[in-house]
Amino acid sequence: MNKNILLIHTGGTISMEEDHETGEVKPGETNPLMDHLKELPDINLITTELFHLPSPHITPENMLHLKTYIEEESNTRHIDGVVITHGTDTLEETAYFLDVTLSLTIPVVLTGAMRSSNELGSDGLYNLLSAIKVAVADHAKSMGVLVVMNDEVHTAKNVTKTHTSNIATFQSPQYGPIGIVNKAGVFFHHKPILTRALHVSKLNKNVFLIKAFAGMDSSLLKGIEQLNPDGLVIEALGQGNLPPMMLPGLKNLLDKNIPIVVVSRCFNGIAQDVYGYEGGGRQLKDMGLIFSNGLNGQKARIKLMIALETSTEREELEAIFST
Ligand SMILES: NC(=O)C[C@H](N)C(=O)O
Repeated sequence: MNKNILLIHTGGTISMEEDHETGEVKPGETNPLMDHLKELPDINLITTELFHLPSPHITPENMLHLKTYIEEESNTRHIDGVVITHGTDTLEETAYFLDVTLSLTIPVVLTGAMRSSNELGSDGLYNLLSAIKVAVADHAKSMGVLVVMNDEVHTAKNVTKTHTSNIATFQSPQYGPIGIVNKAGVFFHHKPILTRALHVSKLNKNVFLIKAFAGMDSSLLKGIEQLNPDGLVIEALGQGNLPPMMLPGLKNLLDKNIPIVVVSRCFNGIAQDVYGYEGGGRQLKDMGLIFSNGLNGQKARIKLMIALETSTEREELEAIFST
């Protein structure tokens, strides 16, 4: 029996064209991907263009709309897998949002391209075909949301964009890809640890993300306090430490019950409360900052936005960030 694959285009370079005279790459009136892949053996593609946006234009509202659309479609007809094309700049945020909020067992796969559709060596159509191969694979079920690019399969939780232009840009710093796609098929070499989906029906919380630097003081924190934040994520130094001059600003935010999540600005590893000096992770944890389990800043921000729709209690937020 043919497999039904829901193919959702949202935009990105994979849907753009290069102007060969000016070198500019941008979305055109129509999406060139809509003309491709009209027929594939043994597959019914149910294609829709939900957005036609460069991914820096994608908002949390767009992510929520995409999630709702996938749920509605999979509730009203038989779908064997979902493929989403997306710009690469914020692809990991949308992928992670879906991973945290969807509770589907069918494969949900995001892909994109680093070279637009009419460029020499364009990787879009190839990545799209690889993503469809994963979406139809029975053994890709119950793997959480996946990202397929450049012959590799990554988990939404670990994958991140690491290079501005290279087609091998998507990497999973913590554990590497979980599988590969090649001419012979789709092969997994480890299984992700899945967590229960978090419920979300709106996404309105005002959550900021800042990066720590040597000599940082409380001035940015004071500025954030003026903006009525619901939460803050800080990409801290090393294992999760901050310059001591930030402590008064952190205390003010905590006194106002603004949750603060600590991740590391390091590319790899987990933030933890190891250091006992002033501004060290141990002191930050004792003050009430929440340590996240290996997420990067942009994903921790998405998770905090989702979590805050359910609870503002520190213990509950801590439990959510420990998984
Ligand atoms: N390669 C890409 O898709 C990058 C593009 N700026 C986007 O995210 O829409």
